Amino acid sequence: MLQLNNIHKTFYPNTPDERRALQNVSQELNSGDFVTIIGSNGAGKSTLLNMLAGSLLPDEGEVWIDGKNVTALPEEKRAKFIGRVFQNPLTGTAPGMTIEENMMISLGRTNRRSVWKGITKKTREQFREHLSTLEIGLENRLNSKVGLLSGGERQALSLLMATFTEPKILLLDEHTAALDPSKESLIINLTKDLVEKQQLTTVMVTHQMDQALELGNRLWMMDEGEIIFEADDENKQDLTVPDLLKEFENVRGKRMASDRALLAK
Ligand SMILES: Nc1ncnc2c1ncn2[C@@H]1O[C@H](COP(=O)(O)OP(=O)(O)OP(=O)(O)O)[C@@H](O)[C@H]1O
Repeated sequence: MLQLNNIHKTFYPNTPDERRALQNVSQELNSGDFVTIIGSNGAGKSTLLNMLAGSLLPDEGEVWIDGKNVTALPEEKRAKFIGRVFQNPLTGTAPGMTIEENMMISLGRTNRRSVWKGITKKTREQFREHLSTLEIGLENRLNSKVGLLSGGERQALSLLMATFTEPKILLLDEHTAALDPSKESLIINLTKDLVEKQQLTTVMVTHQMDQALELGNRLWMMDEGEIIFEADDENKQDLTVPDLLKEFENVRGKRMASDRALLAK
């Protein structure tokens, strides 16, 4: 479903500020794979997600999604088949618009005709059904402005909006990092449910190593633009957080520098 061939990205090349954000990244995900990405500060995790979303283009290498070379395809064209949830609950939804208007925008990404038709009774009913799966009562608040929702409710809505159109790839960009612990577990459980139900191919960046171990069937650890360690379904199940820290030290000969990861657990 996803193939990364020898991806390189350097910011400000040949200047004193040169930053090698991605070096020689080659990976493949099968349909339904769920990879969690951890790593040190500035390891290239966000750059990798941006490259998948099309908001950044690689200097070298290719990105293939579902058998198509999308390397040069701009972000707005990829939005049809890529769902993304950001760290900040304020990103990804329009606060001045209602829940149903926000959902209509998501629907419009994959189905232009739906926008011309406007919100029909049938569409509204479908929105209500999707919202009810969140089990937080948003199906009764279709006409509430999204700006009035709490951070957790808003992130749940973002997750739904990113997935109800059944994208080929779901990108989760530290999507629980700004939430308090009770809301965080709500969003993690929703993530598990939605991904499992739809068998979504998912790429999730997290600073929480326990979360990275708990979720998904694959794991990539990054440092200085490279994937320095990976685990698949079988060996991921036995890994612990101390194992991950040790792996990092074995490969790099130094401790992982990640303030947030180490604080998180
Ligand atoms: N737009 C940009 N312009 C210049 N340099 C950038 C840009 N985006 C990222 N970088 C640099 O590229 C490297 C990788 O950054 P990236 O944000 O991808 O790391 P990260 O793993 O997400 O880090 P963190 O966990 O600290 O958020 C860093 O050295 C960063 O300073």
